[in-house]
This record gives sequence, C-alpha cells and structure tokens, in this order.
Amino acid sequence: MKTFDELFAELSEKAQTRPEGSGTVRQLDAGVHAIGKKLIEEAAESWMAAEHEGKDATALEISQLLYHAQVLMIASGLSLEDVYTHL
Ligand SMILES: N=c1c2ncn([C@@H]3O[C@H](COP(=O)(O)OP(=O)(O)OP(=O)(O)O)[C@@H](O)[C@H]3O)c2ncn1[C@@H]1O[C@H](COP(=O)(O)O)[C@@H](O)[C@H]1O
Repeated sequence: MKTFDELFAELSEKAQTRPEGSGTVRQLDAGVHAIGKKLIEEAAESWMAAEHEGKDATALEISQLLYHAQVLMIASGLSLEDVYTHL
C-alpha cells in the first residue's frame, strides 16, 4: 500500500530513470492525448463501478483513476504543489 504522494514520487523517479518494462514510461511516451483518453476511461469505469459493482471494485477503479491523473500531471510538467495549491 502507498499514499498519493508516495506514488507520485515513484512515478516521477520512473520518468527520470526510464527503467525497462515500466508501464508509466510507456504511457509518458504515448503522450498527453493517449494519457487523457486513459484517464477518461478510468473515470467512466469508476462511475460504473460505483453504480453497479460495489465498494471493492470502485476502490480499484478509483486507484487506477488516480494513477492516470498522476501520469497526466507528470506529462504536463506539474508538481504536487501545483495541484495542491488549488485544493
Ligand atoms: N498504480 C498503478 C496503476 N494503476 C493502473 N495502472 C495501469 O492502468 C491500467 C489499467 O488497467 P485496465 O483495467 O484499464 O486494463 P487494461 O485496459 O487491460 O489496461 P491497458 O491494456 O490499457 O494498459 C493497467 O494496465 C496499468 O497499466 C497502473 N500502473 C502502475 N501503477 C503503479 O505505478 C508504479 C509504477 O509502475 P510501472 O511504471 O509499471 O513500473 C507501481 O507502483 C505500480 O503499482
């Protein structure tokens, strides 16, 4: 288990070091358009899970939504602080 901030640190490190086999590196290389589509897909899956699939499935889909939101942040050159300042 990890926190939102811990995941962001891990993904930022992957973006820098570009380890072989990293799905995050693959996503970043695919670009903002592809990442945005994935984010929308996970948002829709979160919505459907919340309406029809129960708490566990919803938690899983939301975790994937948060992951893809972080990938989009990194692809856009945003830090956690850039986003937190609007909360
Ligand atoms: N938390 C996540 C995470 N959540 C979601 N995903 C990705 O999001 C996709 C969501 O899957 P779907 O259920 O939509 O399945 P899918 O449609 O078959 O997926 P795709 O074929 O579209 O990739 C998964 O295939 C993963 O690639 C994640 N990928 C990585 N992480 C974490 O990110 C860190 C870095 O991962 P790597 O960059 O792969 O090393 C690790 O700690 C991982 O646990």
